[in-house]
Amino acid sequence: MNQAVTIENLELNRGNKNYLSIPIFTVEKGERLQITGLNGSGKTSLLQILAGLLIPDSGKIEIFGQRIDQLSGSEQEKFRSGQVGYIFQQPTLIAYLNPLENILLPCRLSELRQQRLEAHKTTANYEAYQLMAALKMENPELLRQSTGQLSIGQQQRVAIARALIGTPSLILADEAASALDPLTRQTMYEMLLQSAKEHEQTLICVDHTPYPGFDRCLDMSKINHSQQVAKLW
Ligand SMILES: Nc1ncnc2c1ncn2[C@@H]1O[C@H](COP(=O)(O)OP(=O)(O)OP(=O)(O)O)[C@@H](O)[C@H]1O
Repeated sequence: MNQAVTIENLELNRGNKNYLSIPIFTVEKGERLQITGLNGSGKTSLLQILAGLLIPDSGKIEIFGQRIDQLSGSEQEKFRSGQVGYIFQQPTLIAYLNPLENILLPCRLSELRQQRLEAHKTTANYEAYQLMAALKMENPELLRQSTGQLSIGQQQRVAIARALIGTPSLILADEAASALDPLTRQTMYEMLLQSAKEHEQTLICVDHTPYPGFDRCLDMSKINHSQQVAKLW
């Protein structure tokens, strides 16, 4: 089984409008895929469906051989916290936890992430500082101050480390660089691409501006049939 993601006959409607219609969409294990596309073309909706954060009206969604559309709410949460690192467009950190506690949170929630840290002979604390150093925020004081005192770009770097800690098998990044300066954007992409290559993680990144080095770059209109129909009009 070489497929990380298989979607068949997926439909997402809101009211009487169809927003996603995906007959078939596959991503291979370890593939690094970039998705571009117009505003409103369904990129965020697709990533949220893959993470189990949004339930479509119909369709088969298989991730690493598991039908996530057939899991209960708690099973989906367990799957997500163990297997999926999700980077939102906005930092979405927990304000009452400091930056370090935010980064460590997925390891507290998922045994699988803890086991991977043990397998890599490291600890959650050590990996948190390593990730932040790679994201050029190595000053330990920054990680212990109040989260609200960080700039939005600094908070986003914390959110990126939170998604990557414990080496999730699937990384989903939704316009993750939109709050980052150009140099940090480059640092983030090089880090994601390198991590995916080294650990055979599957990486799906949405961005309006393509970044070099991905295995495949797809426009959303190639994935979402309702976009092809929309284009005809
Ligand atoms: N909560 C919601 N209720 C109703 N419609 C929604 C909701 N969220 C998104 N939509 C609609 O679904 C469609 C797809 O939105 P989505 O956010 O997935 O697009 P996108 O390609 O990520 O857009 P962008 O590039 O602007 O981020 C849009 O037409 C949007 O208006």
